[in-house]
Amino acid sequence: MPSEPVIELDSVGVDYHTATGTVTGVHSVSLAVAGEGMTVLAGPSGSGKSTLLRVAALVERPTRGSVRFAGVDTAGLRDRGLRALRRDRVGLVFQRPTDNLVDYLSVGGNLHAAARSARRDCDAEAILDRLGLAGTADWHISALSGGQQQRLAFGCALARGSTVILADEPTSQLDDASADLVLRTLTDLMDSEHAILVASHDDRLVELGDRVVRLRAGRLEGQTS
Ligand SMILES: Nc1ncnc2c1ncn2[C@@H]1O[C@H](COP(=O)(O)OP(=O)(O)OP(=O)(O)O)[C@@H](O)[C@H]1O
Repeated sequence: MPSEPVIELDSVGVDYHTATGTVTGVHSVSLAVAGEGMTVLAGPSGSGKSTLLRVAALVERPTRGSVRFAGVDTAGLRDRGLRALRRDRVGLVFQRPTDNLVDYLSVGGNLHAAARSARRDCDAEAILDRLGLAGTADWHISALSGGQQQRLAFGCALARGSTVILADEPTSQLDDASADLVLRTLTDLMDSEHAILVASHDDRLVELGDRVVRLRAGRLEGQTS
């Protein structure tokens, strides 16, 4: 039986006000992110993937339309409520590995800091083991490859106890071998009880998705599942 959606975007539109006028990044997009498995937002550059990901991650409010997250209509939440929902449920991974990590903390220190930010404890060794990074807890993060750093970024989402993991182009800054590490981590997470939403134009990642939402010029072009 298909799982209940964890995020539902209904007729979402996003405008950006720039010095030269208003730019509409997303026109009117409706989509649902299933409560398990991986949904991929695919499309060429400028199609609105990152914008929709930020809206789905509760980082940005839409200009128009509604966002339901875990059954909650987020329009009714003040910024504080939105932050709490994000803290308790959302793990966000950006495209540049170093943007996801604290550079003066060790590998294990990053996991513990992530857990603390969600007011939790974590079993750092168990997470590192799961990520294929056993024995690196005391290492400085610069000792990890880009792919390993990106794996650790997903580990931070696990340390936070995030049930919804969103990633914006997580392989785009990596060479093929490092991207492979990230794809393997995503495959592992897809087999567990997480909802994953990834924005990407990496064909290998798109092929991995349980559902693919294709965007073009800020509009929904099609969906496969
Ligand atoms: N902060 C902003 N100010 C103005 N325009 C923006 C802003 N962010 C996004 N846009 C515009 O919104 C549209 C969608 O951008 P978005 O970054 O969401 O696309 P994308 O599919 O993620 O592209 P890419 O793959 O290049 O990251 C583009 O036309 C972009 O120029």
